[in-house]
Amino acid sequence: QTSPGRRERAAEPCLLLLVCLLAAVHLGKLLLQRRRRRRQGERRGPPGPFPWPLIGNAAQLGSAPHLSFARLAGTYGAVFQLRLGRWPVVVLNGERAIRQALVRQGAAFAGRPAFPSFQLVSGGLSLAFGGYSELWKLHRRAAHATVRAFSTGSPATRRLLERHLLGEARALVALLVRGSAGGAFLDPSRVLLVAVANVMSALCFGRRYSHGDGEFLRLVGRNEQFGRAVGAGSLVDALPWLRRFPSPVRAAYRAFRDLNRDFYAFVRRKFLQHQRSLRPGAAPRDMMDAFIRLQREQPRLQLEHVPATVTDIFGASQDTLSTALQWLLIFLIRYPKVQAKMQEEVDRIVGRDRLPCAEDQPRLPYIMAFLYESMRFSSFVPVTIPHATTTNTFIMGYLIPKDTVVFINQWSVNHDPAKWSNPEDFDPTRFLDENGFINKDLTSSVMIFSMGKRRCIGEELSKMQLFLFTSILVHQCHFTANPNEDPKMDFIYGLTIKPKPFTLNVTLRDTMDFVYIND
Ligand code: HEM
Repeated sequence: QTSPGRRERAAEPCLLLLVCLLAAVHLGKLLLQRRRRRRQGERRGPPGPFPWPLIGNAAQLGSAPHLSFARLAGTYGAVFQLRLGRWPVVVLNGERAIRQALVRQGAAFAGRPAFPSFQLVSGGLSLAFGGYSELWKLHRRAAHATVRAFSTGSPATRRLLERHLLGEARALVALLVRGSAGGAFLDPSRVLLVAVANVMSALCFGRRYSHGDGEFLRLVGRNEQFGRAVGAGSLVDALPWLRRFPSPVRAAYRAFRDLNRDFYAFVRRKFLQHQRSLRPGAAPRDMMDAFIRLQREQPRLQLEHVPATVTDIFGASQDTLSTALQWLLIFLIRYPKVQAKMQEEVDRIVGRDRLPCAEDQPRLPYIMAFLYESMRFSSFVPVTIPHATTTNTFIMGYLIPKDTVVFINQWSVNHDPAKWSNPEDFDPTRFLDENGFINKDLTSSVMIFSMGKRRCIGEELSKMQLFLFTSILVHQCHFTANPNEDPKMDFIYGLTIKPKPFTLNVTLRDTMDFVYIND
């Protein structure tokens, strides 16, 4: 038996040890916290303007967010942060920061924000607006393979694209020339939109629509509203509480919701028709058939992924391609000497007995230089679809937490004076070397299709279409500006920058009748 005094004396060293242990753990925790704080101090978040309560920096973006971003980059550097409502946003400017994020840390920057509006696109299964995951990667690979197969994939599918495009170019020239009869000036925006929507409709569903089809026009003519709702300066997701009151934000949100519902329903009807009529073993008639086949081989993709993907492809192509064509016409009429040089090149290489075709592309460097300069100068998709970080990460020494919204300012790359001499001059020859060949290093520096894991899957298809439309149009027509219009180039903004509405006069270059164009 031990006395209580002896027991207490025996417990003393144990108690001391426990106290020391607790003190050491506490000290360790403090040191760790201090080290973490110090590390976060060194790797703090990027600088940026003061965010106001409730709205953050929403009021500072204005109607041309890419220009506001470029201005703010002048003060805070290529990487800076903002707050839009409750969303923390990091803006990346210039090729170095953008490449570091989208290419070197591709997976970390490949997410999309959990914006409520993104859920409304393509029945909630959108590839373009969906988050980054293993299933998403499979979805993207399948969609990309389908698009490639129907654009530059094989000589047979390329011919199919050319045939559809030729039919549309022919109708387009006829409408432009008819609208210009008697020296009249016409607004080309609607006919351009129907022309590109028809090429994509033929590729996606195997049919085209007449330029007078009211239902088709109502469907495709609303795409601008789409861009306005998901563009970088949109308040629809930044300040969702504004949707509770009658306001322009509420109207934009409702228009966006309705247009997505109608667009998806249109494509879904086509999907059901295709599903019923697709014969086993027969060659796919169009992208819808090809994707139905792919889905059957790939059970991890749901059946609803088929109409969702075709909705994405059909939707993503219209506003972008028709805006591109508007810019190409603007540059042709604003720079008549450039137009004359393009006509001289196409006449010399292709001749007047046939139309230009895809195979002529490598031998028409001035026309290609014109296309790249038009994309660079207009930067008509100035900011990509918003990205989001999928993990805590760093960029140029700054800490970017998971789920931060990321805006990519493509315009800043295309107008960087360190990269381009006189970036505010329109000069196609900047893309030609001393022998008149295309400088591929420079053309790949133009950023309009983004880069990395979210790079546009329609890039090749778009470049092919823009080349064919442009070369056929300058081969067949002469374009002149309306002298009564202000020649200043002015813009309206959404996801794409459009030129201010303009009118032009179009005449056929040959005295030959228009039936000259034949396939
Ligand atoms: C000149 C025409 C076009 C331009 C300038 C363009 C540009 C872009 C840009 C900037 C993005 C966003 C990339 C990002 O978030 O980082 C994008 C995404 C996308 N584009 Fe295009 N696009 C064009 C035409 C097309 C066409 C014709 C298609 C259809 C085949 C298409 C399908 C898509 C899809 C599906 C995405 C989503 C990609 C993803 O989230 O992974 N685009 N495009």
